[in-house]
Amino acid sequence: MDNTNKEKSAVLINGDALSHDEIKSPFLIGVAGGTASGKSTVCKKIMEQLGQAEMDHTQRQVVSISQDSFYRELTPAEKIKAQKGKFNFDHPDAFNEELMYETLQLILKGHKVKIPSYDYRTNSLDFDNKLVIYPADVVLFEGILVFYFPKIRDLFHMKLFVDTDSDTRLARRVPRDINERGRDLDAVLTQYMTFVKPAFEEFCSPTKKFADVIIPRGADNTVAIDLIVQHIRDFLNNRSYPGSTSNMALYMNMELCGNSGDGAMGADAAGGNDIASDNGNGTYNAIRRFSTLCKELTMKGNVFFETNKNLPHH
Ligand SMILES: Nc1ncnc2c1ncn2[C@@H]1O[C@H](COP(=O)(O)OP(=O)(O)O)[C@@H](O)[C@H]1O
Ligand SMILES: O=c1ccn([C@@H]2O[C@H](COP(=O)(O)O)[C@@H](O)[C@H]2O)c(=O)[nH]1
Repeated sequence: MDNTNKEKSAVLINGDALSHDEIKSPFLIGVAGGTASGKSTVCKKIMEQLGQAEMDHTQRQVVSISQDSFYRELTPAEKIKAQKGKFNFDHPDAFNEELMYETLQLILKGHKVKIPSYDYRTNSLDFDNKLVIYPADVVLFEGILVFYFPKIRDLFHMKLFVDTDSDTRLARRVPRDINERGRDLDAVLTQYMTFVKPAFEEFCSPTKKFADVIIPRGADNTVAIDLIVQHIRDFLNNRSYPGSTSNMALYMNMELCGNSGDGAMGADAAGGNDIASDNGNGTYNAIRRFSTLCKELTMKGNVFFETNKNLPHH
């Protein structure tokens, strides 16, 4: 690499270098919800519908990360408890908040990061199977408590809450934990009653109020998923235009405001015209159509919108 290129490059934590032109600051979407509500299935469907799932990891525009990679390492005494189903994995203290925050910040700065996968059978992080997260345009970060920590919550440009009723969640968790996570029925039910259910009520459920979009029925709600997919697709197309705002936050806020019933129909407001002049009438019209669609879907109970308090209002 010659000196000119060196000046234009950023060194990543693993020593790789990227030119500034390649550095992407992604749009960060948080996906919260109770255990087995369908968070990972929703993310998987989004990835599939966007044609990202079958793509090589280095080429993906959209990536999905699980909060499980940020469980903190247990002490030997805690490990013994965990093996007996007596460790509370649903309490905020079970997570490494600092590492989660620092990693998301690196991702937001366009860095490539390596995170461990999580092994539910041994209740521990698997450093031998690290996941490489390459810079992307959109990053989905899913987990039970992704909206719990204020510092982390504030990093999201958009917050989704997967809202599936607790009977359905329990009915899904039991077979999943037995078949995929190596547990027996007694242990699953004891852990659920002792820790999972009370912690959901105390720590997870109250974070629903921070969501911008609530998805009732999780992955069954194909209408809501199509809507989010279309939105990400529009963002990705919009971002690839030369001279575009590259700002999904502004784009989203305008549309969500359009649904808040405050009369601030985004496409007609000042912000809408800014975007229209940046991107041409195609995008402008798409936003208008999308706003109308969102209103109709909200009325049908497929999605619930909250005004995004995190974003600047016009
Ligand atoms: N809509 C659905 N219908 C049937 N099973 C589902 C549905 N959504 C998820 N599941 C199943 O329920 C379990 C939990 O789903 P998952 O997406 O892993 O939830 P979470 O990530 O919220 O814990 C998995 O076994 C998954 O295959
Ligand atoms: O070692 C562990 C770590 C976590 N859990 C449980 O997992 C869920 C969170 O994952 P979801 O995919 O959102 O269900 C949480 O409720 C923990 O209780 C575990 O059982 N063992």
